[in-house]
Order: sequence, then C-alpha cells, then structure tokens
Amino acid sequence: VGPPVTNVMFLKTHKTAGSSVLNVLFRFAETHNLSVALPVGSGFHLGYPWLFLARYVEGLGRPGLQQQFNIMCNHLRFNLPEVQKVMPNDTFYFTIIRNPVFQLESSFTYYAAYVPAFRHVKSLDAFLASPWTYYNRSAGLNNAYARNNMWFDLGFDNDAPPDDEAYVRARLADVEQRFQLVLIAEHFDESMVLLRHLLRWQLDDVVAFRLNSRSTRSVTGLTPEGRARAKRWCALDWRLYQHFNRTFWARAHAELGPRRLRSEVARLRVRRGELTVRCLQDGAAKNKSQITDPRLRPFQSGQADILGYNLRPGLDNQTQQMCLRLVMPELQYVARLYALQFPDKSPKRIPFLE
Ligand SMILES: Nc1ncnc2c1ncn2[C@@H]1O[C@H](COP(=O)(O)OS(=O)(=O)O)[C@@H](OP(=O)(O)O)[C@H]1O
Repeated sequence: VGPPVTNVMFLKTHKTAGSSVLNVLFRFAETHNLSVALPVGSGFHLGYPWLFLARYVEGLGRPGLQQQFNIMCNHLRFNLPEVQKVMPNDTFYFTIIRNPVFQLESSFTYYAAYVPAFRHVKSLDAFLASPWTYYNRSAGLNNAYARNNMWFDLGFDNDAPPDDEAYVRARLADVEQRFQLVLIAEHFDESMVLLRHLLRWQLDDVVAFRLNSRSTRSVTGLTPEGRARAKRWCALDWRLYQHFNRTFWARAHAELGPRRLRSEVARLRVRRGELTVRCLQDGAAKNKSQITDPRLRPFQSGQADILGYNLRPGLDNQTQQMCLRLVMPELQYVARLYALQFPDKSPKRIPFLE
C-alpha cells in the first residue's frame, strides 16, 4: 500500500491495443491534473520512427516551463537516456505487446499505402511467401512497420539475426530491466488488473472501451502457412512475445494469485458492462459513417475500417463528460490535452475534421 503512482511512462508499440491504454493514461492525467509529455507543435507522436529525443516534447527546455512530466505515452521509438530527460527518476515504465502474427496483419491493413515493403503487394500472404522481393533494409525507417515492429519500437535493430542467441537474450534482459511490466494485448483485462494493482489506482481508472479496432470486414485471416511464415519473418518479435507472455502469467500469479486475478477481472468486466450501457448508444461500436459527432471520429488509414462510438443522447453534463473521455479517439485527446496544457500556443489541428 501507498499513494497511487503518478509518474508513468508507457511505451506505445504499434497495433497492439496501445490506443486503449493511452486512453486510460490520458483520462488519469486529465482527472488528476497531471502533466503529459505531449508532441511538440502540430505533431501527434514523439518523433516516430526516429529514435526519441527530448526535444520532441512540447515545452521542454523553455525557461519557466516545467522540465519533467508525469505521464508519457505517445508513440515513440524508445531511447532511454532521452526519455530520462523528460521523466522523473521514480517513473513506472511499462509497455504492451501482441501476438506478432496479428500485430503484423493489423499493421499490413493499416499501413499498406505508407510502408514501402507493403505498397506493391496485394496481400499479406503474398508478402510473406517472398518477403525479400518487397522488403529492402535500406528503404528507410518506414519499413519498420513490416518486420519486428515491436522490437523496433523498443529501440532495437529489427533486422538483427534472430538466431544470435546471446543478442536476443541480452535485449530481452534489457526490456526486463527497464520495464516494470510488459502487458499482453490478448489478455487485456488481466493486463489492466495487474497494472492497476502495481499503480495502486482505482478500478474505474483502468476500465477502457476497445479503441482503434477494425470492423471484422477489414480483418483478413492468414492461411496456416502464412501464420507460420509470419512467425519466422518476425522471429525477434516472436521471441519477445513468447518470453513476456510467460513472465506475465508468472507475475500475475505472484502478485495476485489466480483466484484474486479472476475475481478482479470479473469486476472489471462488470464495470465495463455498466459503463457500456450508461455511455454508449446501442451499447456498441460504430463504423465511421455511423459516427455523428466529429469529435468522436477516429482517424482512418489504409484498408482498415476503424470503429468508434456514439454517446447515448440525453446524458447529464457530468456523465457526458465522463463518457466522452472514455470514447475520445487518440488524436482528439492529444489536441484536447495540448490545449489545456498550452493555452497560449496555437491548438493542434486535426486535418480530417476540417
Ligand atoms: N481492449 C483491447 N483488447 C484487445 N485488442 C484491442 C483492445 N483495444 C484495441 N485492440 C486492438 O489493438 C489494435 C489497435 O492497436 P493500437 O491502438 O496500438 O494501434 S495504433 O498503433 O495506435 O494505430 C486493433 O487491432 P486490429 O483490430 O486487429 O487492427 C484493436 O482491435
């Protein structure tokens, strides 16, 4: 026991349920009046895919403004010495990973037009059948979305040879040493329970709706052969996932025990169910054409059909504010916190809302 942890750094890896975690952290920051390390100027991420530098954070280094922040969670490529310039020494570090097969499939659909390696191939199965036809190491950092993307986000070389056992082990040890917790997207609710326990937060603080998810229509299944190839192509991410999937359960059982873990997960789901009924029109996610309030429209990319939510009409003001925070997409929430934190700067513009 002790006071809630308020200095938190979340490494938001790509296509791993990070937007749902970011929502949890932004809500906590907003409702507890904490400062957030936000992207400088008009940006929405912290310099990705470049290695993170402290100067990518708004307000840093200007006399009279604060030099350190409570919460940091926007996309960045991890670079510890620079992160440490922004975050206090007692910061709690955590991240999230996902089965690399599903992570890659999500990435392919979302970034198809943006990533050189994906641009000229019609399907992920075709890509995986001969990746070296499309993937060129020297094509620039944007190809990081196409191979071992989580390994890359952690700041490592995503083209390193996966059979170099000493190298792989050393990097896994680096992650263990720096991150107090590595969450697993496939076990999102267990992850939130464990996170809440370690941060000493309230149940409501970690209840989240699924954000940035695709309609089933835009999810393409891989063939069994494609799945096996994806594991080999992203062998570094596969090692990462296997390792931390194992330690996650060991940790959850050591911290909480299986019974308490189960009952806390059940409580979380009940609470999310209550908030679903209270906040959401039809209690369900909506596709982009159905979302009426532009403030609630999520950014769309590639072939992905990204779902969002409508709020129930007629909510009282306080409930509406609470529900709004739960469903606010990432870009809108970044812009909102930026306006709150830097009222004298020109507000961030969201092009697709103009
Ligand atoms: N709560 C929860 N549990 C499990 N999975 C979840 C959850 N929330 C989001 N998601 C899935 O995560 C994918 C989006 O990841 P990110 O938000 O990290 O994407 S992004 O990098 O910020 O664009 C996206 O995956 P795909 O639908 O396969 O694309 C989401 O469906």
